[in-house]
Order: sequence, then C-alpha cells, then structure tokens
Amino acid sequence: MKKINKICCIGAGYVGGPTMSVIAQQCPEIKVTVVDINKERIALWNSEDLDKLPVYEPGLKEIVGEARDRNLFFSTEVDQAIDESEMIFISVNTPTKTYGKGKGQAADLKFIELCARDIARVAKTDKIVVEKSTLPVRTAEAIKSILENTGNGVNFEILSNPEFLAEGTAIDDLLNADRVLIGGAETEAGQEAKDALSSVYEHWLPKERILQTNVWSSELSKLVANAFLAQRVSSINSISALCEKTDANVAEVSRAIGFDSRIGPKFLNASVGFGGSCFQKDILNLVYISRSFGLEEVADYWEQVIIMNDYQKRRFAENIISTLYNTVSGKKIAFYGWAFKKDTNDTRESAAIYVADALLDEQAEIVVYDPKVTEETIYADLDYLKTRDPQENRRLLKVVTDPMEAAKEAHAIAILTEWDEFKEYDWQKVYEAMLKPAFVFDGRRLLDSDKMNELGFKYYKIGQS
Ligand SMILES: NC(=O)C1=CN([C@@H]2O[C@H](COP(=O)(O)OP(=O)(O)OC[C@H]3O[C@@H](n4cnc5c(N)ncnc54)[C@H](O)[C@@H]3O)[C@@H](O)[C@H]2O)C=CC1
Ligand SMILES: O=C(O)[C@H]1O[C@H](OP(=O)(O)OP(=O)(O)OC[C@H]2O[C@@H](n3ccc(=O)[nH]c3=O)[C@H](O)[C@@H]2O)[C@H](O)[C@@H](O)[C@@H]1O
Repeated sequence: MKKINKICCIGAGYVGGPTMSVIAQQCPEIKVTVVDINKERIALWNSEDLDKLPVYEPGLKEIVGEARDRNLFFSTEVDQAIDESEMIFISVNTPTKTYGKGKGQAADLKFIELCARDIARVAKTDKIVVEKSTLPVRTAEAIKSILENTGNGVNFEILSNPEFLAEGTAIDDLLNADRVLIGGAETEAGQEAKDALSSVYEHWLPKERILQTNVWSSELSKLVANAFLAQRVSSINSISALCEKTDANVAEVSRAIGFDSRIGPKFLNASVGFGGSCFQKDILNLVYISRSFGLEEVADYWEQVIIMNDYQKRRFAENIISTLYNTVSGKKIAFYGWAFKKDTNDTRESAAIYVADALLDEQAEIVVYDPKVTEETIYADLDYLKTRDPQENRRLLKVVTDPMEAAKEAHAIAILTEWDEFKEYDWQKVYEAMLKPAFVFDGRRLLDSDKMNELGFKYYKIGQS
C-alpha cells in the first residue's frame, strides 16, 4: 500500500486548521502543511500566543502547540506545498452562489476550481486529491476533468472525504469520530488511494469506523447527513410553536419522544433557529440539485426545513416586539450571545444576526455581549445583509465586553447563544440593573423558569407558554 509521507491541505479555515492539526498530532511521521491565500489567517495560525489562533475550539491550541513546527506547518506557499505532497486535501469554502445561475441555492465552486487548476499546473508527480470541502454530488467529475485536461500528464486519484465535525466540539469529534467516510473510484488505483487515506485515520481510529463507498455516495451522504440533522431541529422547532399555544412543554415532548430508541434523544433541542455556515447552504444545495434533476417534490420537501427555520427566527423577533407593547423603538435590548452556538467564535448564519436585523428595522437599540465574538465581526455580519447603511448599524447597535453593562437599564434581554457562563450569572443583580418590567426572552431554553419568575423577571422561554 502507498505510504503517505507528506500531506498538504489547501484552506486553513474552521475545517482545514483543526483537521490537519489532529492528523499531524496523531501521525508524527507525516509532514502536514496547511496553506491558504489569506496571509493574515496564516499569520494567526503561526502566532506565538496560542490564544490568537484564528479558530477557537476547546483543545485546539494544545494540539497546535504540540505539533506546530514539528510536523505541522502553516504557510502561504501554496505551489510549494502542492509540489512536495503525495496527498492534497481541498478544504476551501463552498458558499451559496450570490450571482448568476443557481443564485441563492447552488454551491459556488469557483474556489474549488481554482484549487484544481493550481494542482494541475504545479503537480509533477502522481497525487491523491481529497475533497474535504462539502460539495454537490458529482463534483469529483469536474475536478477530474480539470486535472486530466490541464495537468502535466501525471496521474490523479480523486477521493471524497467529507468532514462531519461540529464547531465547538471539533477536536473531540475528530479524535472520536463516529465514522470517517472515504469515497473513491471502484478501480485498483482507486482502492489503493482509499486504503492510503484510510491508513492515515487508522493511526487513531478503529478500522470498522472507516467506511468506504463510491465517490458519489460519499459526496451525497455529506449533504444528506446535514439535511437530516437540520430537519430534526426544524421539526422540534415547529413543535415549539405548538407547545407555546397549548401549554405543552417542548422539553418534555423532546424527552418523551427521544426515549424511543428509534427516534433517539439527540438534536431535539428547540431553539431560536439553527445557524452555522453549513446547514442552510447544504440543504439549499440539495434542493438545487434535486430541482435540476426535475425532482420538484424532493426539492420542496427539503426546502421546508429552511422555511421553518426562517419562521422560527422571525417568530422570536416578533414575540419580543409584541410583548414589549408592540414597539421597541428607542428601547434598549441586550443580546446575550452572537455566535451560532456555544464554544465557537463563528457567527456565520447565526440566528442572532437575523433577530437583530428585525429589531433594528423597528429602531430598537441593541447592546451585544458575546464572550468570544469581536465587535468587528458583529458589524461585518450586519453590514453584509445590506439592510441599512453601516453608520446606522453602528448608531443603533453597540458591542460591550461586560454582560452587566449590557443589562444596565435594558428593557429586555434576549439570549441568543447557549454559553455556559450565562447560567452562572447573578440574575438577581441583572434584574436590579434592568428597567422594570424586566423581560428576558430565552431563545436557548437556558435558564430555570421558576427561578427567573421568582426573581421578578417576565421570562419567556421558547417552546413553553
Ligand atoms: N465549518 C464547519 O464546521 C464545517 C465545514 N465543512 C465544509 O468544509 C469546507 C470549508 O469550510 P470552512 O473551513 O468552514 O471554511 P473557511 O471559510 O473557514 O475556510 C476556507 C479557507 O479557504 C481559503 N481559500 C479559498 N480559496 C483558496 C485557494 N484557491 N487557495 C488557498 N486557500 C483558499 C480561504 O482563504 C479560507 O481561509 C466547506 O465546504 C464547508 O462546507 C464541513 C464540515 C464542517
Ligand atoms: O457540515 C458542517 O458544517 C457541520 O454542520 C453541523 O455542525 P455545526 O453547524 O458546527 O454545529 P451543530 O452542533 O450541528 O449546530 C448547528 C446549529 O443547530 C443548532 N441546534 C443544534 C441541535 C439542536 O438540538 N438544536 C439546535 O438548535 C445549533 O445551536 C446551531 O445553531 C453538523 O453537526 C456537523 O456534523 C457538520 O460537519
């Protein structure tokens, strides 16, 4: 079997960085180089102060600290890394297209194509090219075509190896993956490439957890896994609305159905809506692909998961407005949390952005506190929506680094991220700091209803009347 000595990964983002750090830590004899065109990002990965790494993940800095400059390198020398590696992972972003055909639904593959062209131009020896990014089914075909038609006559084997880590638990998910999926051609060379990649993961994972399939099943399984997970969240969120009308409690419903081993307890937490860079993008992609094959009913079925999620975010914002006597104009509303989930500094598609946007439309004055998200990111998220001019966003929304300052003389607090520290606050003090009646809208079902009511809050928890 081909032994892998040098790996490179194009894309030093939320997936490329942590994934390659773990591979390097677990495979000390393999040289792993992570390259990116973004110089600032690479400089941050090389920061001496490990608290400055561009991705925050529990356990990541320890792993980078151990492997960096031993067999883990971060660099902007893309060509050099391609040239010297036997195996090249592509882990660049694949956002939803914002222009042209498929705008708003299809995946934008321009970054993937650029990588394929770079590899084709530089490679002088045979390479295994691994799709780590999430891609529409049959993308490997396009990559293969570019590599074979513009390459220097070298052999390329293309594998699909989608990543299933979740942010906030990336390191644990990588070290204890439920499964690793490797798709490849059903040929002798394809089998050899799949086995070579499998041998990398076998450094720390049992072989039974490494699944091999054909390329198309692997590409499609990634989209389907995310669609099923997001569908569970939308399903329970739809029920949360019904609970609020019927005096049922969504946590009790989740627990009751989750005890059924056929349903299972995970991913049944009602929330203000799912966020993150992938659920929406991957479902839209699935919808687009289904529609492009004329499968209208299939497309409509999955699109409903997104429609329900948009409804849940809107419903949360509307409840704040109607509860605050139908006007939030000039009212101070503190946001606890901006990240799309706890333990990450990632805010992409976070529900907080859309709830803020709806409240800013009503001239609310928002003060945000998030333990890991910077002011710069928060303004960038809002400006990206282009709903109002950037000065207006800065006039109406402020960012603070002290949760008590956010609460001071606020009409309401909205909990948008389930950070553990919010549970530890002295809520009596928070109550005293706020204007009365002091409203709390808990979009994460984080706090205890009885305690909050006893303290005097008007407390609203998603999925509970
Ligand atoms: N964020 C997540 O939790 C997960 C993401 N994925 C998938 O992994 C892929 C990457 O996602 P993230 O790491 O979150 O994206 P990201 O945006 O954090 O990182 C992508 C990086 O690729 C770089 N890049 C783009 N084009 C390049 C080129 N031609 N040459 C060199 N570098 C280039 C960008 O500068 C950026 O730093 C996406 O397809 C995503 O769907 C899969 C599982 C989990
Ligand atoms: O392809 C990806 O990017 C990744 O997408 C998700 O991971 P991630 O988005 O990082 O985080 P999740 O834990 O899945 O949470 C997604 C969103 O759903 C929300 N959620 C999750 C679970 C739940 O019960 N309720 C709920 O509202 C979270 O708060 C968050 O906003 C998947 O869980 C990963 O397997 C996948 O690799």
